[in-house]
Amino acid sequence: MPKVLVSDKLSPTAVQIFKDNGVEVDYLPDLGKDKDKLFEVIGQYDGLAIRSATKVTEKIISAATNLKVIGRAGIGVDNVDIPAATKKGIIVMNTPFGNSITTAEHAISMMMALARQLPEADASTRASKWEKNRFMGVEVTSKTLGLIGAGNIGSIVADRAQGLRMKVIAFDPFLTPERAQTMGVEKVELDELLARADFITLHTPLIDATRNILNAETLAKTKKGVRIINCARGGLIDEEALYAALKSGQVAGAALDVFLVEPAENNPLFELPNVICTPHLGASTTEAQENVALQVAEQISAYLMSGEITNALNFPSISAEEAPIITPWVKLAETLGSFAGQLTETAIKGIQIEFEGTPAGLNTKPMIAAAINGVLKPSLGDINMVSAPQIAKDRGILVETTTRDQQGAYEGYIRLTVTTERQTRGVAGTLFVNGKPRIIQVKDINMEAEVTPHMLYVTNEDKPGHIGRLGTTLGALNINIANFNLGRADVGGDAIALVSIDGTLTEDQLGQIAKLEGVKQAKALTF
Ligand SMILES: NC(=O)c1ccc[n+]([C@@H]2O[C@H](COP(=O)([O-])OP(=O)(O)OC[C@H]3O[C@@H](n4cnc5c(N)ncnc54)[C@H](O)[C@@H]3O)[C@@H](O)[C@H]2O)c1
Ligand SMILES: O=C(O)CC[C@@H](O)C(=O)O
Repeated sequence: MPKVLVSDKLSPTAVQIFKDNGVEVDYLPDLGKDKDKLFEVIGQYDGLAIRSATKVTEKIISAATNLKVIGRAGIGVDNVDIPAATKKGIIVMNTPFGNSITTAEHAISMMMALARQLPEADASTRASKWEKNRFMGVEVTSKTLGLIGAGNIGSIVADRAQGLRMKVIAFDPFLTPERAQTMGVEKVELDELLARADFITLHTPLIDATRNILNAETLAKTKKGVRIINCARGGLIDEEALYAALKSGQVAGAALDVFLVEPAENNPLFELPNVICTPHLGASTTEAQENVALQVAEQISAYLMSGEITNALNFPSISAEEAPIITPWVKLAETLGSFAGQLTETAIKGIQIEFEGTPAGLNTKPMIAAAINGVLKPSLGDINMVSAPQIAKDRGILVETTTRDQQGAYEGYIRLTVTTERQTRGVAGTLFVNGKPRIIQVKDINMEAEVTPHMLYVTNEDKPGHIGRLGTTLGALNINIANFNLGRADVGGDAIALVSIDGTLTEDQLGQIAKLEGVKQAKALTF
């Protein structure tokens, strides 16, 4: 039974869902904050469910010897070292929609609180000051709201702001004009947004292109008296520059849910009266936490129990409906890769994968990942479908793929060609009706070979007596032949024997076969 650790505070629904799905679960909501303890125990788990407190660093991942999946109950995954997880073959998933409405509502609440200075007014009233003249607010109606980032949350904020009769403009390089039109927002460049917006709200991920997107230079381009809301990520605003702009009055107010360093303590921005702060509460509603907990538990369980992949950030999704159709083709791709990989003895320069007919019409990404994994595993060992594409890229292996409609006798097949420093070797395969892989071509030589756990691959000159000698030698070695498949290029040319055997061959036994008259290469293959 797979075992999952929940190391942050998650709704109890998640725990129940894991149990209902047959997954053992340890709910230790404070463990994520104790990185030494997490390092100590992580090796026991197949899955890890987190929010933002658990930092899944490279060090934690190095100790995660059984971990297959990390599920983030939320959107931002900046607390997970995704490249390190990918290299280790660990799927990283998030729940991209579960808290969007809640976070958008928080951004709108922050905007309204800024417009009317609600926290300060509240504190003053409680202090019996009744400062009616001090708290002169601004209306939002007819004001311009500038969205930086118009994805899931940004688009909900736009919708709610339009309900408040605001004019919404958006800077998002990936926002298409059609989508902007559907959202009813005006797509603008950043400088124009800065110059026109009365309120600016940030809704981008924290990536190199967005880090400090509001800095001294960009803040200087804003409309004097602009109000800024950040419910996305701390690093999007240069906090020192914001401090100066708030002091000078260039920025009239800022409402911040997120900070460069979290938990935020003694942040200089806390001194300023025109700043409103919340402790990363954007996603904190009962509804959102129920949604993300439920989703993450379902997603992790589905992956561990059936291989279904949803919302993975480092692997293509495979839906529950797709999984049974695509899985045999993924297995075939891996088998072909493994076949070629086991025969490869020098550095691999390129892998070419052709999909014809049925597999060409499916989602080829998992098949590509499986094929690369198959090719590289014999030489690299510690690799899997998740890490293989990245490892191939890191090693400068060129992966090329083509898809085409059915042309030949097979309804569908995959051909994989591996180019090394010394040679190019192709192998093609299809599926039996029962979904089992079958090799149909090796090095342009046609054959029909079932793939079995132990196989002997022999290339030889097509001359009389070879099959007899090979059979006799295997018999003398006490190796039982389950199946004998032959193919040749031309009469008297290159020939291949693919022999299914019951059991393994030792190096010495393989050496005896390699020495037989006419044999060019003999290899033991395992699948
Ligand atoms: N405060 C919270 O508790 C909380 C809760 C949920 C999400 N978030 C954060 O909110 C942010 C937005 O989440 P989302 O679900 O809307 O993400 P999303 O991926 O749906 O949208 C992000 C948008 O940013 C745009 N973008 C990318 N690069 C950009 C750039 N250089 N300039 C401008 N726009 C750019 C993308 O095109 C996309 O439309 C994320 O950082 C997420 O982590 C915070
Ligand atoms: O889990 C949280 O409370 C915050 C989540 C939020 O930052 C997110 O990116 O989804």
